[in-house]
Amino acid sequence: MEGPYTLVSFVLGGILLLLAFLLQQKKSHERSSSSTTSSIPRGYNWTLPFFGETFDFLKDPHNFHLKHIARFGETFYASLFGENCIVVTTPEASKWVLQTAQHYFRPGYPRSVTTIVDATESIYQPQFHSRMRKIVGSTLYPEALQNYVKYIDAVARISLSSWKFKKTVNLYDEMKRYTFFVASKILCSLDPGPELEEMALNMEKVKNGFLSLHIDLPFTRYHAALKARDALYRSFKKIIDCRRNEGRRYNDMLEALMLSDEPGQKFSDAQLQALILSLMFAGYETTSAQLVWAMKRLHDNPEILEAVKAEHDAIRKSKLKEDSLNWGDIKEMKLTLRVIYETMRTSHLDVFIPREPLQDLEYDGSLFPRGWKIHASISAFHLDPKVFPDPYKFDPSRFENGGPPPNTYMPFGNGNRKCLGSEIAKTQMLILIHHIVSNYRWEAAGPDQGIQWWAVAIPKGGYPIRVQPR
Ligand code: HEM
Repeated sequence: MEGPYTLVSFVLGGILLLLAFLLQQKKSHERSSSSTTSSIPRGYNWTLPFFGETFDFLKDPHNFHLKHIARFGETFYASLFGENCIVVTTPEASKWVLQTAQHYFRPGYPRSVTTIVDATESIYQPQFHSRMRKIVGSTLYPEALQNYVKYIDAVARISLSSWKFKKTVNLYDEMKRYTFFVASKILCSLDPGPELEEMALNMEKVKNGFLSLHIDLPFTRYHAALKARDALYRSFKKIIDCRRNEGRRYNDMLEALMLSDEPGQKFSDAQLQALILSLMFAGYETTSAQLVWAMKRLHDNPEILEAVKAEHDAIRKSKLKEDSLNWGDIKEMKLTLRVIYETMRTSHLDVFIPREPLQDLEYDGSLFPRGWKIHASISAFHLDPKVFPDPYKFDPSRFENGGPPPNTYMPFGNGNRKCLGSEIAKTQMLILIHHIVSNYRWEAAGPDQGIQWWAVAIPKGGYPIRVQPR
């Protein structure tokens, strides 16, 4: 007799808990809005407990934004990743959040990201952040980049060399290997090999955990990400310890971070590990996804592809096959750079940039309560016809003559946290595109199946292509 009663009490208890949660969710919404003349932007008041609208969002974030804009306006409320979020979708509001009022915000990455990276509490502190920016920026400014061109050229050649023997490749997988190898070299002077392959696998698991719900159970992506993070941190610790003991010079980003130790301001090992992971991730996933989109856009726009090929053929004309590219060649790739800019506008990649207000803030009649998440959805205005006419048309000429008006195009963010790797990302993309268009023809190996959204947006299935030497 005990079984059914236990079940009934369990179900009833669950329903009561659910009602209490929903009531509390609605109340917290009302409470925050009543204390000031501005109010919480409109959105659905009643959503699933904990999960909120996360599943709907992850299915298609761009469409999620479009539907909410149509129903609630350009600034709206959404319950995502177990948190209360306000989404802003215009260039003006995004600029206000990311730049004008930047000192009233801290990064607002979902809890899954902050708990996986760990040590984020310390790396969020303004003092720590500006030191990190100064040091990392000093290794990535354009003059410093010139030294990396030869290396990136070599990695691009190695990465593409196996294509001669393959009929089909999965472009996303190939691009991830390429960008991971480049990031690992620039950060920690690591060369391709079994250890790096293992790290790449763990990085993939970490990435998969980033946009998951933070439920630490053996079968969840979040749990797998934590384990992979631990393995990566063990590898980083080995590298750090080794460097402390051997006293050799490396001239890379990790060295700059370790040598910058000022008295009383030394980065702890935990902070260094968190920084390496964040920097590796920042430079790897984003760039590889953009490269996949660039190759798809070129394939789908044959006239532009022909013009791009001509640009690269002209560069190769004065070179032997084995000659590496140099900085002067990179500067000649003007059309290809516009293709990259237009790819970044249309690729939906940065679905949102997250922030958290440090105090209650008001913007244009909207209340941004302290501790909530504010998402600046840059892909929403990159694809808004009011900002970019005929927004779904792939048209690199938008970037001629100075390009779009200021603060309407922000693929690398804006304000005091703007991407530090924008120049190296563009250089990596230009070099890889150079070697592909100079040496290969390609076509999609299957029908276009739309977009796959997980951490970043890519063509579904990772864009498998059939390749042929040119
Ligand atoms: C196409 C490729 C890339 C895109 C679209 C991209 C985009 C972005 C965006 C939107 C931000 C701002 C995040 C925020 O405001 O919270 C950012 C920050 C950052 N990115 Fe990139 N990124 C790319 C490649 C890279 C590369 C190759 C690196 C190299 C290490 C890098 C390093 C960083 C760093 C260090 C930050 C943090 C800056 C800070 O917190 O002050 N990124 N990136």
